[in-house]
Amino acid sequence: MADEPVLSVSNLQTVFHTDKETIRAVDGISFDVHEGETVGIVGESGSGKSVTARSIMGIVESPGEVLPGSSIKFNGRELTELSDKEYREVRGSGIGMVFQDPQQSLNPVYTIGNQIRESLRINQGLRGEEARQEAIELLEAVAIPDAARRLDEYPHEFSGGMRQRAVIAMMLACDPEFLICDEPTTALDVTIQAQILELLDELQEERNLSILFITHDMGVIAEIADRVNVMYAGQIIESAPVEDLFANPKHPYTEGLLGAIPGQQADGESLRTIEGDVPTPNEEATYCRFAPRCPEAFDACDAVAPAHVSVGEDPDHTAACLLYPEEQTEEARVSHHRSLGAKSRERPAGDVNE
Ligand SMILES: Nc1ncnc2c1ncn2[C@@H]1O[C@H](COP(=O)(O)OP(=O)(O)OP(=O)(O)O)[C@@H](O)[C@H]1O
Ligand code: NI
Repeated sequence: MADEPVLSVSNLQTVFHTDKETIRAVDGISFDVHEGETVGIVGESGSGKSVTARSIMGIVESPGEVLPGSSIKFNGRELTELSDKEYREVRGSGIGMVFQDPQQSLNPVYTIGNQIRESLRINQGLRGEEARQEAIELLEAVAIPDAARRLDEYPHEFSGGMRQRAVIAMMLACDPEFLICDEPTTALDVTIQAQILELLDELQEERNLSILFITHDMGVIAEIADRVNVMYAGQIIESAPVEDLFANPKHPYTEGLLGAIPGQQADGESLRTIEGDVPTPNEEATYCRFAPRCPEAFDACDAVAPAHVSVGEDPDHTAACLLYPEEQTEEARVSHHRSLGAKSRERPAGDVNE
């Protein structure tokens, strides 16, 4: 893990300008993904997961905007400075994306085979029988049975799970190094979901893919991620290796999310959910955005923005919460966070989480 990350996101800020307000959908997040690693982003609906994915892909639509000072480096190359044409090339070859709804990536009027062959023609210059053979191999790689025959079928002839496999095959035609999966299994039933996760795992191993995996489901995160970033109202509030996060969640929000997993609590206890909604982040975070829902909030939480501090034995386990560093007095903790916050505002960009 000492090598350069494949993807390095630093102080990413993506806003939507509406008539009434500026929504800070992604508000200064930083994280890395290393080669062959699966990094998860987890959080409730509206926390900014998909906007993060779209920002990395360069497909944030108006009235959205990735603010200056944001940095997204892919293999060391700054993506936020690319022209539209250069960004299209990155999407065509380096980074692939799988969405929740496979229909978003498939055209209903063309056969599956047509669409995969088209992708092979554009990205690898393959045509004719060669493209057909490669398309069959790709469908086989994603475990679609009877691949040769199914090439001639249309998306509506595929089940939901098979459609998602076909989308993954189409994406593999671009031979990407990096995959962004935004809730790719959310619309599928549990058995099919497990199969798709397994498929991603295998593909990752075979092709040494790096994956950014987005979900609201802690169970799915436990299955697939090596490292997890927990998002709340546009910010990452806790970041840790997956075992560490589950064994030792530190932020009260993460504790709440984990309490909300079925099967995690003692017998008979009903499913715990966190009361209240994720606020729409529309002003500068000069306080903790989770405080209104936090069972452990105290006065300072409304007045001081928490910075990321080390919270576990693993130095890679950090949380943005005024309860930490645990061993300090409340007064010391608050002034520590206040000074970290002031420091990050002095710096022009990046490194907010360092
Ligand atoms: N086109 C848009 N215009 C205005 N606001 C937007 C737009 N797209 C997203 N947002 C806002 O950005 C915030 C984050 O949205 P995002 O889609 O990233 O959430 P999410 O974490 O992916 O949620 P979900 O689990 O529901 O997919 C939300 O408050 C949303 O209202
Ligand atoms: Ni989303």
